[in-house]
Amino acid sequence: MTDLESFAARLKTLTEGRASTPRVKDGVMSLALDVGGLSAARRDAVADAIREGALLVPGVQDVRIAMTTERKSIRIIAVASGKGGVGKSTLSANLAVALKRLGFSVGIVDADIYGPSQARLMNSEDKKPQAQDKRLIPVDSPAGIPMLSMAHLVEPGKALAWRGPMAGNALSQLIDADWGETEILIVDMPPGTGDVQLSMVQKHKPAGAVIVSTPQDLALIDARRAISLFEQTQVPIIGLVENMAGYSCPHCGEISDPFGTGGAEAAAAQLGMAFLGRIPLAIDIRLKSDAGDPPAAGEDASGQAFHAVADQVARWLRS
Ligand SMILES: Nc1ncnc2c1ncn2[C@@H]1O[C@H](COP(=O)(O)OP(=O)(O)OP(=O)(O)O)[C@@H](O)[C@H]1O
Repeated sequence: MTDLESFAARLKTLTEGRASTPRVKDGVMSLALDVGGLSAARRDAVADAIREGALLVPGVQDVRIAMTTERKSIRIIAVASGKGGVGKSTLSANLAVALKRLGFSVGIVDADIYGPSQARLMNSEDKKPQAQDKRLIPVDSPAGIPMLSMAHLVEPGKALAWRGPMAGNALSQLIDADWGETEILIVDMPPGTGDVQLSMVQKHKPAGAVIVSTPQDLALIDARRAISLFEQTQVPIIGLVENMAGYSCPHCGEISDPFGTGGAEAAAAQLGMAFLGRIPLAIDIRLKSDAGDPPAAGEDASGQAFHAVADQVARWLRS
């Protein structure tokens, strides 16, 4: 191996495969470095290490590093439930906020064409997306998360009359928008397991799915249907989240379990999937969500349970 070849081999480890093969001409080494997703400090540290190593290669007097941000393909996480009203949209919004805090670049698509709620949850109801080269440009939200929902595109209630294929096309436009540097797209799925859900999963191939259920037996039976939709389409299930578990009385502090307890964890174990955590039924969660201020964005106790779920999802994403 020449000195240049051995430097090129070392470069792979040094940059985790982000550098092109180095070329040397007239004493100048040139290479391209993909810095997409790196912090400024990490980018500078990698570039310094490359320079230092390159100048040790005989004949190299100067180093030119062209920094690029190669677009990584976006990973979709579908958040789904077998039935409506179990808190799927609430979990999607807070999961996005919590993953962003963990350093991921996250976006949200509200795929609930018939009853979109993300614009309210993320306080972006007054935003209207622009289009460029026939692709939508996501709107920003106060939590710093780019997002798209039918609520940004149509008058409230208008989408209700759409038939399956029309709804499916509209959803594809949201998912195929210009998401820029976004790495993780949280897709808040419509409740249930109908045609729109199936064609979304087949067409956009989520990297994984998070299933939300309340602890009631009936909700869990429905959750199993959602799980089977993903299994049939070979989408890995990241795990199950139990929402609205254990109610803490704001007056006396006593914990009661209006929908039972432990059902989702037992169901996850039975189905051989990860249990991602339990979100309590808390007035604070509802009030903040309705006010467009996702609990996970603050430091209050109501956000903690969402952070615990996000930690597990982050571990799955990194594994
Ligand atoms: N853990 C919780 N504690 C208190 N209220 C909650 C909790 N989770 C959700 N809610 C409230 O329950 C209602 C339904 O939640 P959400 O809209 O997230 O459900 P969903 O499953 O997305 O419903 P759908 O998709 O059928 O519209 C909302 O008012 C929300 O604020």
